[in-house]
Amino acid sequence: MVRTPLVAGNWKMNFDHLEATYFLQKLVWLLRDAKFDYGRCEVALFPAFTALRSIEVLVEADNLHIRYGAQTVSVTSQGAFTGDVSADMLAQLGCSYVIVGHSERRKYHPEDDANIVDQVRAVLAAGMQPILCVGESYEERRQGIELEFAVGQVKDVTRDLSQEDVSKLIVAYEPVWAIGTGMVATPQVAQEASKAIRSYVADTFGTEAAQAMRILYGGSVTSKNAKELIGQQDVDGFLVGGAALEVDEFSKIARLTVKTSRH
Ligand SMILES: O=C(CO)COP(=O)(O)O
Repeated sequence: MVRTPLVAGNWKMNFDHLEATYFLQKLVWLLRDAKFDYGRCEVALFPAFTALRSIEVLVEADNLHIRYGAQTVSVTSQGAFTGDVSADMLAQLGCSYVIVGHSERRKYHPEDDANIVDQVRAVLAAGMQPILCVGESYEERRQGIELEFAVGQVKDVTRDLSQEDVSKLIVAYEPVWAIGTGMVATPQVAQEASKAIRSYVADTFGTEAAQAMRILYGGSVTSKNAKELIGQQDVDGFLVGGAALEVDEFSKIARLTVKTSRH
């Protein structure tokens, strides 16, 4: 099964629409200079809601191969929900993906499993792909229950989904202790967790769904560690935070992902 790797830049609450536009232009120049083959690695950006329209305009005007998406979504489709943005609104802006259940959303907002399942459903119903974030904290790792925990999060969210839905899901394994700390997971740790997630999906939804599913690693990814991580069999790309704010660094990670991937 060929899985096209995905390098996704989660900008979190950084970059206004002007900074986002500038970044995108520079990224495209850098990748063009490097003769980047978008067929061998997808590149996606996740700006704040306020920058999505500017990104869409630029991508359409210049027919760019960069994909983009949002960092969260409302579980409802419309109505009196002040401050929320619906999945249809995001799809209208040309979003391909939506990040769902990021640990920062789980921590700072009341996003529990039930809410996350509804977000996944909303994203799928609007024709986009959810990137479901899972991963243990330092405490669970210390207790030695990290795999159980991360697989358990996948289990809780996919429980009521169909096989077809699950095959459209992208999972990002992002151990909380590795996010923004500089403490990247070793390639072995990333592989072990990704493999455990894929095995669970294979056992529950069948080999085809499991083989189609892209599993990204996130947590202190840089151009220094990307090469070894992508060399792991079950790691299909990255969800990059801090290093996605530096355009040279982010383009380097994308280039390394193409060169060293087995796909
Ligand atoms: O949370 C992350 C991506 O969603 C990872 O952030 P860092 O790359 O800054 O560790």
